[in-house]
Amino acid sequence: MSTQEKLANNPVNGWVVQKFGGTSIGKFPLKIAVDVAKSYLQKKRVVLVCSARSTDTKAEGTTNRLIRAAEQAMKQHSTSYDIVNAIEQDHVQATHEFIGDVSIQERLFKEIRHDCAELEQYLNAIRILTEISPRTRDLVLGMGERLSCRFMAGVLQDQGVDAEYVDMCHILDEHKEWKSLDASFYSYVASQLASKVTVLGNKVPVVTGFFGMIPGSLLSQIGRGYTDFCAALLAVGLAADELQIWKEVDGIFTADPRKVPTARLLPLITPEEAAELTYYGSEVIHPFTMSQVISARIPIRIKNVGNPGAPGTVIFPDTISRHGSATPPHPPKIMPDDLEYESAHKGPTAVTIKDTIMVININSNRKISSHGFLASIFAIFDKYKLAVDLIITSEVHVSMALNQESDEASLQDAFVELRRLGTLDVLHGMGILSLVGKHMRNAVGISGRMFNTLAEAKINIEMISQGASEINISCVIDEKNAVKALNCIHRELLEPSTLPEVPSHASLVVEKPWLYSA
Ligand SMILES: Nc1ncnc2c1ncn2[C@@H]1O[C@H](COP(=O)(O)OP(=O)(O)O)[C@@H](O)[C@H]1O
Ligand SMILES: N[C@@H](CC(=O)OP(=O)(O)O)C(=O)O
Repeated sequence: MSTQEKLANNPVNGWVVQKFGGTSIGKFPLKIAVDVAKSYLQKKRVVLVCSARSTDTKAEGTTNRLIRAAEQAMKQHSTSYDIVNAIEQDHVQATHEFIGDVSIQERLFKEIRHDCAELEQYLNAIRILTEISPRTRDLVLGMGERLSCRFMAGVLQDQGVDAEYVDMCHILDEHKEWKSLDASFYSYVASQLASKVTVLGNKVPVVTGFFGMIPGSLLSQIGRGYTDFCAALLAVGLAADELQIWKEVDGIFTADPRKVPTARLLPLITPEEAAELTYYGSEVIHPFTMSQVISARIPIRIKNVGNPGAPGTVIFPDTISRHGSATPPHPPKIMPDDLEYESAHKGPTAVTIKDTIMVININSNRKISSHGFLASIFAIFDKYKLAVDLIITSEVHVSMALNQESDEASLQDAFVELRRLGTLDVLHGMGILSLVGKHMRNAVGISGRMFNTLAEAKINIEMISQGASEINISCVIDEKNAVKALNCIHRELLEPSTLPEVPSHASLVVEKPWLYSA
């Protein structure tokens, strides 16, 4: 098929940036190419941002394998070569399985071999030096996104799309000194990402979610969600109509649909609600990533690769302030009047659970003042880089909830120092149950109903906290009660029968160009 016959981007259309996670690329590459990208190409300019391939789970994915390979190389284990071979075989196998055109296959086999040979060189360097710099770690890590994007570009070309692989691993001038990763840095990255895409004309870019050796290393600075972050910055750089995060569920629900069968899809939630849900167990999108896009007034849509025709969930500030004043917590009026969303119900929006939590109770031995007691505790947690999810304090007693999978050595060292301040009581196997909703700010009685419901279900509560944001009520319960608690709270506070008649979001949210759906 000649280039002119292939499906390409039409410059008159607005951009939509589509991000695909590793498991989606591993399981549904043809759905991505045919049901998503080709479908959106009818009305939008499409750019795909891809993570490294995973098979069934992220844990078995290419990125985890690359992290393990680097660690093995450090220990001079030969298994790092086995890992590279497994990665190479995975991508060769996927090429055989999902690409029919022999010439595309042959080209891809060469590219995969080339990348894996380069990867082995990086691992050899680590093995010889028995050390790994942040830059070398990034070079190793970025190989995963390079391989997956080469593969996805091949699948699209095989499906008649004029797709182009775009390696973003070197968009940053590695010799340019950046004092801090501030707004100017991210604005620079957004413009660099956008220019590498726009230079391709009408081709459909397939962009690596790994975007280079940022100061201090991408993994350390941004963490494992760097592909979401790359897609967000690219959407800003292109002034896209929409950023789409493609998953394997229909969007954001009133609860985890795999744990609560009656969970309902939320057509629209605010960034604050999405942030609380992400912090407290419903992995949506990292708040820092989200803020880049929302501040550029670009809506984010969570969509399902398995059900691309469904509208998904839009994350966008709804109109909170009546007069567009910027006084917190009322951000300026952003949505056009006809999209003003008035909620008739003052109920919560969703319920979520964060598991593998431990509770640390510290009773002061009163050897120091109460302010010194708190300051000492926070200093110890800071020293050992232990993040706290919830905290309840009185003058002589502090309870903290944190991830029990925190670094064990750091935890034990911290405990030694904490015991100098008082007696320690540690509870494992807990979970943080959170009720989230912007309308809870003014609703009376929600927390009472929440805790009565748990009491009636005979679920004991270890800690209670009302988020400073006022849109989150959290409590700590035994993890074994998590699903039971989710379902009884959902039944009591989130099912249509428990709420006054609410106009459907869909009728309130008028489809505008920027709320495009397939
Ligand atoms: N409130 C919620 N709405 C939707 N999904 C949720 C929610 N809470 C937890 N989840 C879970 O989050 C996961 C998100 O979908 P998934 O496709 O796995 O994300 P990703 O592709 O980004 O890893 C699903 O497994 C889903 O069960
Ligand atoms: N590939 C990286 C980055 C990433 O964002 O992955 P995903 O989009 O599949 O969560 C990882 O596995 O961490």
